[in-house]
Amino acid sequence: MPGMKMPGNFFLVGLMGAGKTTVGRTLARSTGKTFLDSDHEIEARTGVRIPTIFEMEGEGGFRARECAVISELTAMQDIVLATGGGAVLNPENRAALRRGGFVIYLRASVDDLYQRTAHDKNRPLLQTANPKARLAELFEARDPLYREVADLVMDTSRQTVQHLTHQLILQLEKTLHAHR
Ligand SMILES: Nc1ncnc2c1ncn2[C@@H]1O[C@H](COP(=O)(O)OP(=O)(O)OP(=O)(O)O)[C@@H](O)[C@H]1O
Ligand SMILES: O=C(O)C1=C[C@@H](O)[C@@H](O)[C@H](O)C1
Ligand SMILES: [Mg+2]
Repeated sequence: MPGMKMPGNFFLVGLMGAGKTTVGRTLARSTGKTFLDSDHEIEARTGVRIPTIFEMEGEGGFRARECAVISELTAMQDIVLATGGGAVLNPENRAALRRGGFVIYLRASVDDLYQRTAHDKNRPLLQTANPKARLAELFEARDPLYREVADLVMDTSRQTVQHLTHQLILQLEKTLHAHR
């Protein structure tokens, strides 16, 4: 549905591999909004990849940078923002997300998350002996937090990115229309 106009910001939350970056890009293209990604923004500002930030500053250092970026980006207008998988851990980030736009939780099974992240070395939290078990732990701990901030929950398992984007736009139209 190219060229269709919807008001406001859309923020995508969910675990690593949920498809926030991929779906966020296509959603932005379809709605004419600017696409931003908090992980990419942090990498652009520091000039290094995320694993290097974790190595040099620890997870705490990364989270502080993430909080500053989320605070800034959620105050922008007419954007689609893909957030880092752990952004919802910080209550300040959760408040900023709820305040600044319509929040979409992309949900996927642990099996799908594992398959989608298995060949990527750019996620420091999954560089363990058993990344699938780690994903299961993260799912357990974070699913309630994603739900807490979400205006809409989208199940992404066994769905192509194109189909998901289309479904998302239909859902958004319906929800935004109902709130008018
Ligand atoms: N619905 C889908 N079906 C199949 N593959 C998908 C789907 N969504 C995303 N993928 C693939 O999964 C991988 C991870 O997707 P993506 O990088 O968008 O996740 P993310 O939510 O942004 O993760 P992170 O929190 O680590 O940034 C990519 O290779 C992407 O092409
Ligand atoms: O789930 C997480 O905690 C993370 C997800 C990624 O998007 C990155 O923000 C980083 O690798 C941490
Ligand atoms: Mg991403």
